[in-house]
Amino acid sequence: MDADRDGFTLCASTADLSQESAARDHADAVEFRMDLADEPTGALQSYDGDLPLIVTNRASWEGGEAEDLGRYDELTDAVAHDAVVAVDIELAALRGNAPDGEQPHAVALRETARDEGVTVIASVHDFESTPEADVLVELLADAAAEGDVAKLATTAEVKADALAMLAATHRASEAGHDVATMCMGEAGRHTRAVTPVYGSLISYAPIHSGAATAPGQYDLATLRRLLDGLGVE
Ligand SMILES: O=C1C[C@@](O)(C(=O)O)C[C@@H](O)[C@@H]1O
Repeated sequence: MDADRDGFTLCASTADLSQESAARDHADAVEFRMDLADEPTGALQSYDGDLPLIVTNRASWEGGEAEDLGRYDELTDAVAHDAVVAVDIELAALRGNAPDGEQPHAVALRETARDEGVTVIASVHDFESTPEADVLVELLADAAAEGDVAKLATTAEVKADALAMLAATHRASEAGHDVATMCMGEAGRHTRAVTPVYGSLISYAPIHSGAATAPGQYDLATLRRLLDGLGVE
């Protein structure tokens, strides 16, 4: 995957891998939201699309729909798939701040991913607010210490929240961390196009509007157009 300093990745986020061909024109990769899919393991086994995959199996305690530790088994199988280039693991699980019993699974998954040459995205989500920039920078440093890419998605209620995210993205990126940042919600929508200007390496968009995997997402074609307009490649 291009989630390194050499390039930016626009990721089509979907629960339906059969949609991959519809993403090819605009996306560099597909995020497979396994927690939102009906038969994630079967879908992955029969995947023969062109775009590389980021696999995410978001826990219910982090805003997703995966209810139990079985998500780690699914992810462990997934990282062995040739098309899978990155796996998303919640920072709280890696750090032992998640519900009981998560941490050993998260750490073992990270080890398996690294053995497979798969990039580890350590992710943090805040569905209520955006802390001040200093806190965001700390969160990004924590996530960067646990994963190869530090991902941070917070909820912007006012424009100042978006500004804090832009500043934090710039600072963390200048400090040498590989980051993926965005604000959820209307007030932060533009950050999805603008944080890459400040060093964010991954943006996420649904293939069609109406299939959003987070609040405030642009559809894929729109986000690509905005990024192109800003010269993000
Ligand atoms: O963590 C992220 C980012 C995201 O929450 C967003 O805001 O675009 C969308 C999720 O599918 C993805 O796993």
